[in-house]
Amino acid sequence: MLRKLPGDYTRDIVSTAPDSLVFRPTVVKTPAVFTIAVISFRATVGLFRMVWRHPLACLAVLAPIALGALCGWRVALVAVVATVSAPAGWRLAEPVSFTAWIGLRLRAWWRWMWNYRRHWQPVMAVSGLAKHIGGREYLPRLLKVTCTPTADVVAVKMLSGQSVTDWQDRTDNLAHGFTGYECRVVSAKPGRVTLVFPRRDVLASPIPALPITGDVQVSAVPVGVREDGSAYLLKLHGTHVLVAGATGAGKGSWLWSAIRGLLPAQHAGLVEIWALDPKLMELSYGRALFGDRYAADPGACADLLEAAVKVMQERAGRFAGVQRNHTPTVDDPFILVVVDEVAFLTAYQTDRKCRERITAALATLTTQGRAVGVGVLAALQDPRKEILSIRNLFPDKIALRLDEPAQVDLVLGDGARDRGALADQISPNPATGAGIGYVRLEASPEPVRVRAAYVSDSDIRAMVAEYAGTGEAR
Ligand SMILES: Nc1ncnc2c1ncn2[C@@H]1O[C@H](COP(=O)(O)OP(=O)(O)OP(=O)(O)O)[C@@H](O)[C@H]1O
Repeated sequence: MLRKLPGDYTRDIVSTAPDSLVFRPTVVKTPAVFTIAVISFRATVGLFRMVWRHPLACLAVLAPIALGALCGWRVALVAVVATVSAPAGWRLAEPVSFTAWIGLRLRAWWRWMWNYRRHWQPVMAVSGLAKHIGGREYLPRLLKVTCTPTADVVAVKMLSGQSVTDWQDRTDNLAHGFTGYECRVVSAKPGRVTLVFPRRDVLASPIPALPITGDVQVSAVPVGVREDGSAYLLKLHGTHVLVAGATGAGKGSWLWSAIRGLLPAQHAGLVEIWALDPKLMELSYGRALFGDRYAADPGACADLLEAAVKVMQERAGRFAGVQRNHTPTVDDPFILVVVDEVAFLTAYQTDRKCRERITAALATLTTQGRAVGVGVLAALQDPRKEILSIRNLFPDKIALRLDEPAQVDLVLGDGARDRGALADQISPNPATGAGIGYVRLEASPEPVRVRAAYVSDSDIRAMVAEYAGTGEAR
């Protein structure tokens, strides 16, 4: 029995308006030849598109069939065995290059077909990213899937009129829909977005302190690892960095990794590290590295900050009209003022005069210091404005584990959490979460997930043994 077509039902509908107006919809029958022509055209275009997009996969299927038909099945079998064993041998002998050239491409093709293409329409429809207008469904276009060793990267053409925020609001739906544990939305070109689905978390286990290579690095130093497994270099010269995180979030590892990376440059006389340690816990362990540029009690901290302001102003006077940017030299080294728990000095300080001196000095350094080679790297537990009123004077910010979702945007700026900086979801277990943070740089609003290397007490002792005293004023 023939299945009823949509028109068969429509023809039988009789609509009656309240005022007894009766009408029957007209059903125009499309000749079968048109329907067949349209279907054949679509199939041909689809075939060409598949060959165009996946030439290797198509070749892998068609070549043995063609060979079998032309030269017999034995030849085809030998060719298939040879073709399969060559990559298998490559995989065994050179797994890294095999993964880079073949493995990741094959995986991307498989993920495109099996995960994203298959689930695209239902996920778009259910998450509300597809639109129904005039009975037609409009879907965002799945452009390309690429795989990195740790994540799937999906390029999408949005529907006209959609914004990146529409996608950022649905990261949860997308992650669950495509069976990922997280989805991050990155704005690409106009009209396009990139969805990043991490497959495994390379940051899940602690990273030991990075080796001190002896290379003199001032502007940016390696402090940890990004989630794609590459090294992360933190820019320190020419900026100020605020590291915010709840207690036990691993702020110390960021401070110590930065200090560790700068030690060769301090040894060469191109950097001075000034340390303010009001909690008397974190930096005191390696205080010999800082010589007399270390302060713990609030009065001494205020003096040290004002001394930094003095150096800054003296340089500003000298540089005025001569140079607009600072280049570290032995005479004018880059000065990094490291402050552990800045709130102790700005908010919890009971001596009002001292508090005002410190706030004024920090504000002066963070507004005028970077052009003359004075930077501030500060750690903070509570990111509220009343705790650190000059929070926005730090161009670069790092959010480690935070207690509440709202705190993420307080630290990283509006919209950072929607862009995927889920700092409130970082594990409170030190082994899996301490030191992990989202970095948002002045120059790029996309948060980058990084884990700082863990500089243990014995690492600090070794640093002191090798470098203490080498950065003293000459
Ligand atoms: N990068 C890291 N990798 C692995 N574990 C870490 C890392 N950083 C810190 N930890 C672990 O987490 C613990 C807490 O770290 P840390 O004291 O640096 O946190 P914090 O944010 O400075 O806390 P607080 O503000 O209370 O001083 C450390 O004792 C260590 O065991």
